[in-house]
Parts: sequence; C-alpha cells; structure tokens
Amino acid sequence: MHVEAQKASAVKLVESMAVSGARNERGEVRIHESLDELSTDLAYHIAELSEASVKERGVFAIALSGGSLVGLMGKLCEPPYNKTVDWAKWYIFWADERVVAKNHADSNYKLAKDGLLSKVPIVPSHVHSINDSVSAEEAADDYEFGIRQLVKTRVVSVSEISDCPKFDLILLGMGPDGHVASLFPTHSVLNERDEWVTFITDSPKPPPERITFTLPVINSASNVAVVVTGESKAEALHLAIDDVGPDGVSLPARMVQPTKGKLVWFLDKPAASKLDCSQFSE
Ligand SMILES: O=C(O)[C@H](O)[C@@H](O)[C@H](O)[C@H](O)COP(=O)(O)O
Repeated sequence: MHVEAQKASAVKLVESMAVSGARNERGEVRIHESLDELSTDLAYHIAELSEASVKERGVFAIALSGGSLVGLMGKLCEPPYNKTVDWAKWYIFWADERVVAKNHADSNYKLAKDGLLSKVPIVPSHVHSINDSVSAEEAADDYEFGIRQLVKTRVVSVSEISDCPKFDLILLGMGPDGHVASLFPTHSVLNERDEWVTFITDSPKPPPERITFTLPVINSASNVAVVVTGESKAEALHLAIDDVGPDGVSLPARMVQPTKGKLVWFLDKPAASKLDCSQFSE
C-alpha cells in the first residue's frame, strides 16, 4: 500500500476506535478498550506531535521514560509511521535513567534502543543518553549541561515563563505508588526547583541510582503524555486524576501539571477502573 494510503487508513483506524476521551482540569483522559488500541492511539498522537513540531521548529525533542512505555510505543516502528515520521528530525532524551551501563538489562537507553531506536532511522548523534561511567550526581550534572548546550542551539526550546527547557513531548509511565520518571512519593527531589536534572541513590524501585528530570522541567513541556496500564495502578491513578482533596496532593503523578502545555493520560480499562468518570466532560 502507498504511504499516503497507509496514513489515511491509520487515521481511520484511530477514528473508529471506541476510545472514551474526556477531560477535567487534570488534562485529557483517554481510556482504551485494549492495549492494542492504546498502542495505536499513542503512536498516532506521537506522530501528530512530531509532525506539528517539525513544521513549527524544524525538530522534535522527545523525552522517554522506562518501564512498559517503550513496548507500548511499538506501533511507531510499523507502517505508516516507520515511513511517514520525519525520524531525522527527532532528538531523543530520557526523562529518567538508571545509572547502569548502556548494555545492562536495567538501562532505559537499552530498552528504547532495542524496542524502538534500532528499528527506525534515528540519527545516532541525536540520541542523548547519559554518561554511564560516572556517579549518579555527575551523570545528572552532565546531562543537564548537555541540555543547556542544546537549548542554546534551539534543538530544545526554552519556556517563556520558567527558566527551563521546553521539550516538545515528555512521555511518562506511572508506578503503582504514583511515581513518575524517578520522582518517588515523599522523596526530597520532589521539591527541587533549581536543577533541571537531578539524581537519587535510594530509589525504592531498583536499581537505586538514577537521574531524573525535575518537576519544573516536566511541567514546562509543550506536551506531556502519561501512559498507565494495569489494575495495580488503579488506586494511584484515582488519586492522581480525581478530585480527592488533600489526599492526592503529594502524589508525584498529581504534581504533573504542565503550566502551559497539554497533558494527556493514555489508560487501559483496568488502570482506569477506579476513576470517577462523573467528573469528566466530553
Ligand atoms: O525507569 C523507570 O523505572 C521509569 O521511568 C518509571 O517511572 C516507569 O515509567 C514507571 O515505573 C512505570 O513503569 P511500568 O509502566 O513498567 O509499570
């Protein structure tokens, strides 16, 4: 099938899906019938944002996370997106990374390389992975320095309201405890306001040493997509999205509140099972 025809049939497929899309002040919530539909919708969303960003800025600066997210992005490697996405304009970053060697099974870089980056024509010099041969603290400093250089050359734009980089898209997963990136509940890094990238050495989810974007950077992005699947996340998702008063305030996922950017939650039904859908408007 011709690429344009493939693109048109991808649009039709997404339009025909029974995704319940709704919004409250926590952003747009898209609940999917199956993981297959979620993956289809996610690939479509990312491809659309890439196209818009390349048109506007000539580049697409995207930050990934670890966990199940990369597997759920798999449809980007298939038609039509493997051909229609302008891969040469992509610049890849990590919203968080485990401080391990790049060939280690725990490496978020390795996960993305094996599952996505090696399957599409990304320019190798556009892949901004961490320096894995130094301490977590040095790796965080080094990563922030690298981003500062790319802000100067406008590969990453800068927020008009905070002194922060403005990524075109930051993709996050969420743990059953409500953590996003490597920002875990009650951890002091949740209060970090000065650094763009910080580090932890006591992650409750192994491995312990990690670097992570700080909340000001996440909340300065043009777009944030949080991808959450499975029943084990249902309670945390309820606290992150519903109007739960003070119960939710300290949950990292609830602190994801882009100042000017767009927030979209990609959920499957089990993850969304405890949401109070009466709060949403179409
Ligand atoms: O490196 C990491 O550990 C992550 O970036 C982390 O924040 C992950 O996204 C969530 O823990 C969700 O992971 P799952 O989707 O696999 O549950």
